[in-house]
Amino acid sequence: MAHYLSAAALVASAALTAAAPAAKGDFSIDQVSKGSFYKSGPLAMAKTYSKYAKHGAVMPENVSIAATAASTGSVSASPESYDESYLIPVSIGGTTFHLDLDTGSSDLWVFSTQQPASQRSGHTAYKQTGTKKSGYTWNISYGDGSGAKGDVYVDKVVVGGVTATSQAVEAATSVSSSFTSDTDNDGLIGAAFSSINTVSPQQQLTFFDNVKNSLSQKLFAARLRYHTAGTYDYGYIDSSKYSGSIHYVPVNTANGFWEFTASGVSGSSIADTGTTLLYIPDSNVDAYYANVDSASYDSSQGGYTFDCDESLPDWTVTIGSGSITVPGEYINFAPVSGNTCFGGIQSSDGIGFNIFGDIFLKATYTVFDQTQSSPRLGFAQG
Ligand SMILES: O=C(c1ccc(-c2ccco2)nc1O)N(Cc1ccccn1)C1CC1
Repeated sequence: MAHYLSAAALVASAALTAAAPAAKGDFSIDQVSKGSFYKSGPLAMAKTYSKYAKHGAVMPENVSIAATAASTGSVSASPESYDESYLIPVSIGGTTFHLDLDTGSSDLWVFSTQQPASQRSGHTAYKQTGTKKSGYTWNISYGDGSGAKGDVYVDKVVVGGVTATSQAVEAATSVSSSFTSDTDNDGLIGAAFSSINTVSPQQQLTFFDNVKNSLSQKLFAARLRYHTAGTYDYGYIDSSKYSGSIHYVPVNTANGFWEFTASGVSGSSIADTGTTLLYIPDSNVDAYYANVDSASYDSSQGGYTFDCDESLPDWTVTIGSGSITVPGEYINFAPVSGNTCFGGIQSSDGIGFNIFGDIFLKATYTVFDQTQSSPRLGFAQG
């Protein structure tokens, strides 16, 4: 496959400008670079090979690949009501879908015209613009009891200006009722590890896995926000979106999740943009709500509730060498009835691991980083 340098990459060149002679009769030339400069050695080498191609110079493939322009991008992440989930615009075969970017799963699936019209009413539905992967199917079940299934196409997918030319697009033939009723949401774009993609007979790559080699840096970063739009950045870190430093911790990929260890929170934890709340062990939950006078566990609601007017304490956690504070305000998730509100911190007992979902992530700038030999997570205060 031929690797082509972008025109921009080849435009960069140094121009020499002669300076005025020092004095009548004397003559000197100051060589001044006219502002352009090579950002990388490979780019400089590629330019030289291109310059001398007419003399027979042949550019080695490794130089061409290394010099190929690397991309970055950023996309808005808009909250649904009560920050239930955050949706991003994604172009698939030229149609824009609003998808839930989910670092807790690894399937990119969309509503499709293959579903009964009643099941997809109010949603943007995929009309098979791509090439069908004959015989391929998918079927996923989520921890909240929801699920979806269907067949598979290959199509062009663009997120924040970053393009995957041949992305597996999983078209639904059936989805569970909670997806049908959430008419803002046209599907999910998974960003956990491709090892848990559900496509059969051959697993498919996530969007990030498909584009990461073309990014300036193999990473994406989540800046979800409280009751307002945030962003996902691809290929770069935006230092204007956090304070202090980013503190990194190793990730265990054995279960396919962005799994890490948080101090003072027993068991494994995962960073999951697709989960609304913050799920931690009973002992941590009980300790937190002990400071909320009106709080109690309400089995009918399935979690801790409290008076909506009560001011809540912040929650601070140490992760690696850094600490993150979630403002108490963020932990008042939503009213459940009258003036009773549901807590954003709930128990992870029974799940099998802790889930650092949106209640936590919206207080941070979180970097999902594959720039090193093994993946890592970076957390900074948002
Ligand atoms: O909903 C999921 C979830 C996501 C993907 C998959 C899966 C199976 C096969 C491929 O992906 N299975 C899940 O269950 N949560 C959040 C969760 C789990 C349990 C209770 C509540 N919330 C995964 C990220 C942790």
